[in-house]
Amino acid sequence: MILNDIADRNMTMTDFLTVTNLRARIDDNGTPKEILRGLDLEIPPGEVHAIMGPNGSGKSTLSYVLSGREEYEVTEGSVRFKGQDLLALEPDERAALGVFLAFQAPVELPGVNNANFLRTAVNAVRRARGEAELDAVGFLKAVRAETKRLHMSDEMLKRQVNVGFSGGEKKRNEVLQMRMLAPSLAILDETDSGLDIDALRIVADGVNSLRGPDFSALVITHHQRLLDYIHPDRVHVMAQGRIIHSGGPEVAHELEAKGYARYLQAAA
Ligand SMILES: Nc1ncnc2c1ncn2[C@@H]1O[C@H](COP(=O)(O)OP(=O)(O)OP(=O)(O)O)[C@@H](O)[C@H]1O
Repeated sequence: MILNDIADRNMTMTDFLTVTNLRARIDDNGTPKEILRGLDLEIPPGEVHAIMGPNGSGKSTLSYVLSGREEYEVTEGSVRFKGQDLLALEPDERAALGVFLAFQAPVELPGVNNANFLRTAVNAVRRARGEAELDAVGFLKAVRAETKRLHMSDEMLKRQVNVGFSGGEKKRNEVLQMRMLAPSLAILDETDSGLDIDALRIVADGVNSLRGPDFSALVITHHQRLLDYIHPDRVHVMAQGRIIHSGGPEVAHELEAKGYARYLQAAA
């Protein structure tokens, strides 16, 4: 079954990504700990939204729940993505449908070659979408175009996935994966942390050049500076497991200047 076909048939402009009253918890040493507490969020196709929020407010948890990490138990609410119940799908089905998560702390995979890993992932997604797989030559051509764009050495492709990569190199490798997988929804969890100023611009360019009607992104960040390069359509403030305020790019500027106090007080 080709997930994209089903999705395209069912999708309307209003149900690209709709998160409604989402509640999720994790087992904290035998005690359930609720992290997402009634979160609502809507991202239309083609839009880039940012989420900012104090440490521990549940931003990474949201990204894990959307991408299907199994430790989290959803206790209430729904997530509709391209007309489907996203929460009913396995992580690989979500990826095939176009969901991509760039991790805050990218995982090291000792013994796994970076290029092989990437080609396997790309071809798995292409198979699920009913597209032809890339052979070795086609893959190398495509990946080299991307490493060039991201100012990455091709040597990185020969190494083990993220093993010994610097913080910034890991983040660039995540963006390389994103560009190769061509998702329709990219969730970037603090992809800017650890990047030097030049790398920040390169990574932002890597995201901006994907912008179009078939690409949306949810950018989790603590800093306005990334949003100077990736101009978000909407900025959401998250606290205690909920979106407590949403607005335009000016929200990020206000937060940078004045902090969270105003929004936290208003939501209390
Ligand atoms: N496995 C776990 N066991 C216990 N508590 C957890 C677990 N995972 C997450 N939490 C808690 O859930 C809360 C939300 O964490 P999360 O990482 O989603 O926040 P965040 O908004 O992304 O924070 P930051 O901005 O610091 O990255 C935190 O208090 C965290 O300690």
